Amino acid sequence: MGTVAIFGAGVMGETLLSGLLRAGRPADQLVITERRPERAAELTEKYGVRALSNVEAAELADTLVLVVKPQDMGTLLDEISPHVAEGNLVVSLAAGITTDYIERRLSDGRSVVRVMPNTPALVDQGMAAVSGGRHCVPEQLQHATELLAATGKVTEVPEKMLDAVTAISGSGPAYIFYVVEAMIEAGVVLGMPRATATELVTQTLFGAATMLRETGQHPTVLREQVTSPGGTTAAALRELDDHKVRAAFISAMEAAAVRSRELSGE
Ligand SMILES: NC(=O)C1=CN([C@@H]2O[C@H](COP(=O)(O)OP(=O)(O)OC[C@H]3O[C@@H](n4cnc5c(N)ncnc54)[C@H](O)[C@@H]3O)[C@@H](O)[C@H]2O)C=CC1
Ligand SMILES: O=C(O)[C@@H]1CCC=N1
Repeated sequence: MGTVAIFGAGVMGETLLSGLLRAGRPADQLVITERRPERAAELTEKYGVRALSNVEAAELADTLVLVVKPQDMGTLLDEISPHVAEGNLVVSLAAGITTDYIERRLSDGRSVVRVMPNTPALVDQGMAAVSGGRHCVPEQLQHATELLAATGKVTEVPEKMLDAVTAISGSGPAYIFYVVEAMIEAGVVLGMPRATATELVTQTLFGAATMLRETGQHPTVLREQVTSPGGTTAAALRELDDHKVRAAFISAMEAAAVRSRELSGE
């Protein structure tokens, strides 16, 4: 895999960096670049990796992982483009930025992989989807898959599906945390100490997620198992249906996918 350079060491950049180190990749095969000097200093101190300029990193690395905001991609690509050698692999984690957008800003024939990761990668429970660009060969897609597998599961999808992936698993942790916040708030409304409510909700989420993964049962079956006729759960679910919560979730994710498509154009 050679040297991996992470361009932009914010939330996702650090998540990937720490995951690669936990997976056993030596620190001397990893470099970061970062526009904020204090952030670069923090991470070099914390992880023992080097921070370089974008140009230095592009010249050194075999795999270039771009983890800046979509709005910053154009500037970054213009800066590194003359320094990306043929045979190197460019991996982008930016929401909405297509492989075509990246290829058009690099010299002809450069290999690009687009990835949509998510933040549970921080605890090695990430879900990432990958898609290869025009010049990406299967070995390079495999290489990107192995890189991401350091922090969780990885699946390959056709690129046209990546906006939907962004809406579902990329942004997904935020929706779950939103539901968790609401449930904790409900516990407080019902008179519970906040710490008790937080413990109950967190373990309930973990338990439900584990049931989904380990039983392989459909969520409807699992929900019905909780819902006694004339009982408490049925009363709660009727409220959620009356407030069109299911439809709101679907509209929310449609909005996220639309926004993902828009980001390439900005
Ligand atoms: N946070 C998340 O849950 C997810 C984020 N992503 C994608 O990851 C990318 C990064 O997101 P975050 O880490 O959340 O953002 P962030 O703002 O925390 O990190 C971006 C970092 O890039 C640095 N930067 C900007 N321009 C630079 C340049 N030209 N050279 C060097 N460093 C530069 C910034 O100083 C910042 O530290 C985005 O494109 C986002 O779409 C993808 C999936 C999930
Ligand atoms: O909100 C965003 O744009 C990024 C992409 C997926 C999660 N966070």
